[in-house]
Amino acid sequence: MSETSPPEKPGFWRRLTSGLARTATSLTQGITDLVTKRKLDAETLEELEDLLIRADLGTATAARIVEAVGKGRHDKMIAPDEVKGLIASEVEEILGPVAKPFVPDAGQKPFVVLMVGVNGSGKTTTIGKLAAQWRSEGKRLTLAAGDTFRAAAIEQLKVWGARTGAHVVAREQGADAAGVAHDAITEARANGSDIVMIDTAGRLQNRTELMDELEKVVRVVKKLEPTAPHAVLLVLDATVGQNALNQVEVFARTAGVTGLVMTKLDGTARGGILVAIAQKYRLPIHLVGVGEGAEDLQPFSARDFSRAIAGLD
Ligand SMILES: Nc1nc2c(ncn2[C@@H]2O[C@H](COP(=O)(O)OP(=O)(O)OP(=O)(O)O)[C@@H](O)[C@H]2O)c(=O)[nH]1
Repeated sequence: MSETSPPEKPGFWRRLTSGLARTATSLTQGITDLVTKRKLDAETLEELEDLLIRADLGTATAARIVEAVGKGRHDKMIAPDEVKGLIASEVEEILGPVAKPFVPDAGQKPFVVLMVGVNGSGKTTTIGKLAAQWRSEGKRLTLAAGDTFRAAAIEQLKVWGARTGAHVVAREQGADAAGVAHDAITEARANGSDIVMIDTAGRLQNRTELMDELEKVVRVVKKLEPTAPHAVLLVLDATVGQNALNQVEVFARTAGVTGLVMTKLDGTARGGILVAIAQKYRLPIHLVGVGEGAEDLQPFSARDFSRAIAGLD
């Protein structure tokens, strides 16, 4: 994919298209095989619908695309590129209303961001990437190592702090996460931080415990600053496919999620799940991760994503 992109395209577009290449290829190859030699009869449309569902786009989105493709073309031939164009435009219509840049409100000082998501979804890495981007804009940051369940998560956050020049508040493994969040906000006020990002543990195995811990963090944060947390970002790993829908359900209910970040779109053929989530939950989608480097976390663009997933350049 990336090698066919025109050289004048910006770097993030290349990263997005190459990141989404696996999703796009599995979808568009199937489409080409399907429509090249066959008319758009009911059977072909049904197979197209199956392909779209298998690409994790969701049944509602698949039905919508099939309707757009079939409209006025029954028993006619259609070029694969035309199908791709229709997929891109239907997907863009779903994603357009939920694509929202993540811009901390400078009027809130510090602007408090709570990061939630299951283990390994990429929370800590996303905090690090955001820290790198905001530090390069000259913002002052405090990071709270609230994933006290795993020593490695605390260490990882310290590494990002050292790398980016963000202040890190951490305690030992097993410490009270709400206590870490409390200290972080207090220290952020003292050191004049613009933004506080609070990492959290994401043990979905025990939902009650997770809920209690998150609620306690929020309660303690609110005691210090009633308007906080100003944002609750749910970090989702695209490679888990349909399971991501379940995660949105649980975290939206327990943590008052205000927006989504989807990571690891580069390592999966299941990037379509983002469309299913947008279709079902209509939560703002702020950022997408297409690699492990700081520059691989990109603001979510409905148009770029829709074209990339449909294999258009
Ligand atoms: N390929 C790829 N890897 C990513 C991306 N985002 C995060 N990762 C990797 O995913 C792994 C897990 O990320 P973490 O940030 O440790 O996940 P976490 O949610 O903090 O996990 P816990 O600390 O266990 O709660 C790491 O190896 C990251 O480098 C992405 O967009 N693309």
